[in-house]
Amino acid sequence: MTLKTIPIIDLSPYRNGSSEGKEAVAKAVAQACRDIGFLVITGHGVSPALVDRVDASARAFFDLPAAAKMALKRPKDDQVRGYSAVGDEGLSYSLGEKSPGDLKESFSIGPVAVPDDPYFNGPAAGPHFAPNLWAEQIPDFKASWTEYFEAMSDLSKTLMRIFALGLELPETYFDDKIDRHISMFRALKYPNQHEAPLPGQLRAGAHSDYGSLTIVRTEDRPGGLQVYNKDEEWVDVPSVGGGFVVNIGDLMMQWTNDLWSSTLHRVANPPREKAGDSARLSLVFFHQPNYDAMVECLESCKGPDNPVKYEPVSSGDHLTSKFVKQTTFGEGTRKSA
Ligand SMILES: O=C(O)CCC(=O)C(=O)O
Ligand SMILES: [Fe+2]
Repeated sequence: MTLKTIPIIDLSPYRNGSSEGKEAVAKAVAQACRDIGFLVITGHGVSPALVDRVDASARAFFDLPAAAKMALKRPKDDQVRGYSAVGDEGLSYSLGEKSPGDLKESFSIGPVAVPDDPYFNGPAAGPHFAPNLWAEQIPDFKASWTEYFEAMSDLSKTLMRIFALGLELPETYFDDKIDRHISMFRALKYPNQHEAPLPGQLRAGAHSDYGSLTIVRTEDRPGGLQVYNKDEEWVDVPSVGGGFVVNIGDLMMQWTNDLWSSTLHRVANPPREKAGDSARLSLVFFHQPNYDAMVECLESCKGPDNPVKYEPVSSGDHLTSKFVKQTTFGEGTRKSA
C-alpha cells in the first residue's frame, strides 16, 4: 500500500517503554518513511511552554528593524548561522534549478555548548561547529533557543532509536553516530505577500532536506507545507495542534539504500485574496549525524535483489556537498528584499 496522505503517529506507546508499544510505533514510522517520507508526531514529550518561548523570541527577532537584523547576517556561505533576508536563498537551487529566491527570511543556529576540544575546533571540524550569533537585544533569545536545540536533539535521538527498530537494527544502533551531531535549528518567517510573487517564486521552492531527519513546528496559515507523493500530487501537510511534522532527508535515504524516501516538498504561496494577512512562522530542526559518522548501506537494506547503490560517505562531506550546490546557483538570481 502506498500512502496518499501523511499519517499522524502518537509516540507515547514507544515512550512508555513496553516492547509491544515500541514495536507498534516503529512499524508505523517505518511504513511512513518508506511510503511518503513524512509523518506528524504527537505524544513527543516536548514542553509546549518551551515551544511558546522560542516562538515568541523568533517573532520578536523578525519584528526588529531591518538594520538590526542585517547586523546579525550570515557570516559566510558555508556557515549557516544568523540572519538571511527575503530572497537570499532558494531551496530549489539544490536541485540545479534557477528560480527567484524564496519569499522567506530566517535565523539559524548550530550546536550549542560546544566543548573546547580539537574534535570540535580543529581543522577536521570544518565549519560544523562555527560560533553562533545571538540577538542579545531579545532577553530570552539565547536561553530559549539553546534549550530548544537541546530538546530537539533529545527528540531526534528518540526518533533515531525508533528508526533503528523500524529498520530491524539494535535500538541503540545510531546512538554513537549522533552523539556529537552537527544539526541546525532555524526559524523561518514567510512574510505577508502584498505584491504577487515573481513567476516561479514560492515561499520555499521544491526541495528535499539533506540530513537524517527534520522536525518542524508548522503554523496553520494560508500558504503552507506541501509534499509530493508517489502519485505525483502535491498534498497538504496536516497541522495538528501540539504536534510536529517529521520528515527524513537525503542522508537517511542513502543510508537505507533508497528503501526510505526523502521526499520533495515546498511551501506554497497563499491565495492572493488572503496574501495580505498570511505571515507564517516555522521552527525547523535539521538533524545531521556526527561529521565523521560514515553513512554506509545498512545491513537490513541490502540483499541479492537489492544491491548497494551508494559509496560510503561521511556525514560532514555529504552536508558540505549540498551547501556548495545551494549557494552557487544563488548568484545572479537574487531578488532584492
Ligand atoms: O516551513 C516549513 O513548513 C518547511 C520549511 C522547509 O521545508 C525547509 O526549510 O527545509
Ligand atoms: Fe525542507
